[in-house]
Amino acid sequence: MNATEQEEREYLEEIKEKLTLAIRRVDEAVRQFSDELRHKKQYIHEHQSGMDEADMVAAGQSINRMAFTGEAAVARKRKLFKLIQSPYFGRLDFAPQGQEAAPVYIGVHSFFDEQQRQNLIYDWRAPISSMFYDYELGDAAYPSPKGEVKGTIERKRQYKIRDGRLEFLLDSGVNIHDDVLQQELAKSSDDKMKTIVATIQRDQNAVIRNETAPVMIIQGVAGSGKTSIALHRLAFLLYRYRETIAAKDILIISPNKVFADYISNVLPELGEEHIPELGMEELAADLLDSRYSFQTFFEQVAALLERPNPAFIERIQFKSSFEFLSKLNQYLLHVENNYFAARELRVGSTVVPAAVIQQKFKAYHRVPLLQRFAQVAQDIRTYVRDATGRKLTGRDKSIIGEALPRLFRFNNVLDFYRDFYHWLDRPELLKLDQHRLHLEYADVFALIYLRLRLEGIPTAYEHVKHLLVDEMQDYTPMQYAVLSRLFRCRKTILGDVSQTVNPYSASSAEAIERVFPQAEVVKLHRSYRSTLKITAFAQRITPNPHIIPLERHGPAPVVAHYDGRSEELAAIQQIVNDFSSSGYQSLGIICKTQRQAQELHQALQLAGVQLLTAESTTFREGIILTSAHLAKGLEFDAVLVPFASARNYKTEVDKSMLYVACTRAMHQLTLTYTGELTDFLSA
Ligand SMILES: Nc1ncnc2c1ncn2[C@@H]1O[C@H](COP(=O)(O)OP(=O)(O)OP(=O)(O)O)[C@@H](O)[C@H]1O
Repeated sequence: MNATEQEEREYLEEIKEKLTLAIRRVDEAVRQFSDELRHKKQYIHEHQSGMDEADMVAAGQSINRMAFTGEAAVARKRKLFKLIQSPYFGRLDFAPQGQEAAPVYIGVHSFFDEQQRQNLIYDWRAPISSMFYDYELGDAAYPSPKGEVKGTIERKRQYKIRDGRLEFLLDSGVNIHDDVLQQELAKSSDDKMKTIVATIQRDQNAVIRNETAPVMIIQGVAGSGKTSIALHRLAFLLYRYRETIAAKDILIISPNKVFADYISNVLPELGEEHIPELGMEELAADLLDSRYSFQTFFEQVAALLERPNPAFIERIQFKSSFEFLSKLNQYLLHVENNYFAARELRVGSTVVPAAVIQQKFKAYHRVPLLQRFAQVAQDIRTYVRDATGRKLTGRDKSIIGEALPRLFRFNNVLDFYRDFYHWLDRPELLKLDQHRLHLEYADVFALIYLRLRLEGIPTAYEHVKHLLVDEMQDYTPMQYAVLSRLFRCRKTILGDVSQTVNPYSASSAEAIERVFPQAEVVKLHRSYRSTLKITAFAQRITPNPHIIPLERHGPAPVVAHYDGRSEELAAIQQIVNDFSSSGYQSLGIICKTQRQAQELHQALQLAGVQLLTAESTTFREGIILTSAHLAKGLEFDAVLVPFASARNYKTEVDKSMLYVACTRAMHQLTLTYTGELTDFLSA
């Protein structure tokens, strides 16, 4: 052990002692709070009869305050416990201009030592910590409330401390992250997504700490850390704006429950609370008041994979275009100008001329059409009252209230939607099950958009202060138009157009930017997940000249041919059997469709294999059998793609699935097939 290591070990022990003391102090405080709380409650109980209302309110408030302080102490203790396991991962020796260098230790949380009255560990999100990610040795600067602090970084050191023990430390003059990053990436994947605070890269750090973009769009290649960065960005925003944004004020729109479960560890690991999450379909059901049933996105993609039909594809393609959105906007203008035909109205002996009604209707042009009647009715009542000089009877009021909506061509959003296709002269583009009111997925958000425009915006989502949308490529301009009206807050939107599961409805970063012209677009080209050979292999399916794979080595992907289905199934069974001794923790068997995954599950005796379906809600480590659509966003140590034949993978949608499946692999990739190999891999 050299002198540096000796010194660092001693320092670590010192810090751990201080943390232990701090934990004891918090324990003592918690005990005190609960004693006080008990006494207070007892006091109130005993003196209740002598207390007036004001006393009771004051006592209640003081109990709440105490409980709140007690909760904060418990949260603080949780953070200290975490710190004692791994107090810090980095150190900078920073000399502000004209001053001596002092060490700055950086960890997942900050630690302020009450006795020394000094910050001994800085939170990774603190302004001073940003230099750890942004600079090498030499000149550096960080923002502070008093302006930029300039100076010199004289040393940069990285640590791995686990269970309170120093596993290694590393000094670096050039790029401190590379070795540690390699070690992190070479590890097996745990069941859930993990934090990356110790190895955040400079370009990633810029996205995480961006405070100016009203809408941030992150387009990044497979495995570039988009989801990880987005979650760290939320943690950063919660820290930076802790006075005004709490976890409950953020909303994550996630593609499915399994994905939501997969990412659910990251924020709690960073010491933040769980953030509310909602699927697009749940949002849709809510916005339609559950009045309609509709095809889900999973069902739409399954239908495209299993029975592609040109008319169905045409409907999806049209409804995913910008043209669709602009036609619907034009139609709304047409409705505004042509669908209200005022006629004179007789209320008792008073005649309200058509021109008066028309003029009132126009006067409220800022109010959504179907909400306007109540306001116009109020004006007409006033008009009649002024004309007659008497109060209106209940009957007069209802004559007015009922007559006005009848002057409008339709009063039901679905009638407008149907009429829109007639106006377009393309009635065949709407396929609606009239009896069950069952919508195709491509119609769901168009109907919602129409509803928002005609009936106004519901207030249920007004409290959201930051919206995160993952897998952005899977949502259409119409969906973004709805999101932009519903959520006026700042947004982080991320995805990869190469990983679409439905190429007929995919949106690129540029397309989304058209809906959010104020957006800042960031492109990430470095890929961290897979070995060089796996990344190169996936490039054969969907080439991307901009991708920069990380230098990490591993076995070449295996493409194995079998003479018949039973041989292929036997080989798959063998791979599953061998997995337990492979040293890896997770294996993803990824089929093209859910049906194929189900059939494979039945065909094999796959003890210990978890079949993930659209209804699944949790993600567990081990062997998982699923479809490419559901595997999107997840990753596995080893991936097996069965049935990679030309017969199975032939359309554009199939190709997207194959790309998604192969890019889920971190260390090992195997494909099996019978007959001819798919053309997508023959290059
Ligand atoms: N700076 C980093 N340090 C360590 N690991 C990283 C870093 N950036 C990304 N990774 C790792 O790379 C892998 C991919 O990250 P993530 O799933 O966030 O990427 P993604 O761009 O959302 O992927 P995809 O779009 O393919 O689903 C994860 O294992 C993540 O921990």
